[in-house]
Amino acid sequence: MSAPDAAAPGGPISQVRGERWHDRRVLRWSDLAEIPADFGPTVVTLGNFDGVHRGHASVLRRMCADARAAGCAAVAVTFTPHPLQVHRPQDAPPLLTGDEDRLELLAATGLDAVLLVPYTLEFARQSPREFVERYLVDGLRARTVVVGRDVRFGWQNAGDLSTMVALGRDHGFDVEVIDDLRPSVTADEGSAEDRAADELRRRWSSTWVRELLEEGDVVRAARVLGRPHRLRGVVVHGDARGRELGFPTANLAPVSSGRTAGMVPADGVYAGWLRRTRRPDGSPVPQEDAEALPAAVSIGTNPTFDGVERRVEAYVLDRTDLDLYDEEVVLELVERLRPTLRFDSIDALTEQMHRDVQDVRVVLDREASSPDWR
Ligand SMILES: Cc1cc2nc3c(=O)[nH]c(=O)nc-3n(C[C@H](O)[C@H](O)[C@H](O)COP(=O)(O)O)c2cc1C
Ligand SMILES: Nc1ncnc2c1ncn2[C@@H]1O[C@H](COP(=O)(O)OP(=O)(O)O)[C@@H](O)[C@H]1O
Repeated sequence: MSAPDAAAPGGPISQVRGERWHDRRVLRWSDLAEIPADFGPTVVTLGNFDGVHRGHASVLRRMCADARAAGCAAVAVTFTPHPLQVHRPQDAPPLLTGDEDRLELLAATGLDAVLLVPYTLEFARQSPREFVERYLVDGLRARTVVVGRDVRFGWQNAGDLSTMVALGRDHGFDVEVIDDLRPSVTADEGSAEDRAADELRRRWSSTWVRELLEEGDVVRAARVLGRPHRLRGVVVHGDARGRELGFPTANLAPVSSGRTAGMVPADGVYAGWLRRTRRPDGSPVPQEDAEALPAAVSIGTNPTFDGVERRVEAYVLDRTDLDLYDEEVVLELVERLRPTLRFDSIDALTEQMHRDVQDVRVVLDREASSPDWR
């Protein structure tokens, strides 16, 4: 089948163009059956988009502009869980972002719709031709498919760029190849990080962000992500010690519980922001609109108290009135201040926590006025 000649994409899309992204209706589907019959034609791209870093975002923004110029809707096809978690869980990387943040960040690039496909072995068993015909041609009525040079798709990754081009010829869609995006700056422009990366000719990548987070380098991670790294989780009860110390801390549920998403960076104390993600009626607050509360974030096992479980906890500065239990919050990590230490006394720990709070103020004052990652 070839792409139909429909002049404009479906109704909601054309009504919402040009508005702020979270006022727009970005359509979310998890099944082909949810795509309206009159939707399309489309410009489509595929990928995991873990972290939606600067490389992803610039491809997606460019694709949205092309789609608009061509009178098409811009759609990303992505997968959950990560395909490696299905095929080789032992090799699966820690994900930078959970599905909710991934969808929110994808939407922010200006896309009209995201198809989040549940990734199962059954889905994976489709041949490259079956996948393209079902999803891109029949499902999304693709006019253009945007891919990286190293694209792989279909059972056992049998499809590559040449397969996609051949399928495009059969079905009447174009294939647009995007070369790796990397920092590209001249000697007197861009940040030191851009210049260093440019010298290495390193491409923007999720792997690069993971390496930086493993070292606790959230400052450089933010430069690759184009925003501070986030964790999103539900607040659970800890050992009820924080209040006694004078620093109540909201503890995120352990990542292993499935109630916290995002890669946990190296142990240490960080300056960051805590955002509440739901209104009292339970409706979601777009992260752009959620008030950012300044926070001192501790990641570690609390060795001063011989703890064994690794915890992520946040003390919101100057507040004692909060009740965050069972609430979902987002933590944005701005800068690592120091490693986690074992103190000989509780007084020594709390004295250090007071100093941490002062350091947090300095870092966040600076970040609020001129974020380093822009
Ligand atoms: C700013 C800050 C810095 C912290 N630094 C350390 C540290 O260096 N060593 C440590 O053992 N615990 C550290 N903690 C964690 C405290 O031990 C923990 O918040 C306290 O035991 C309360 O735990 P609870 O929330 O389970 O009651 C820190 C906590 C905060 C908020
Ligand atoms: N400034 C604050 N920062 C973080 N949490 C706070 C703050 N003020 C009150 N709270 C509430 O207190 C709880 C933490 O108290 P804490 O004594 O540390 O107990 P727990 O050991 O259960 O974490 C948080 O989960 C939150 O509901």
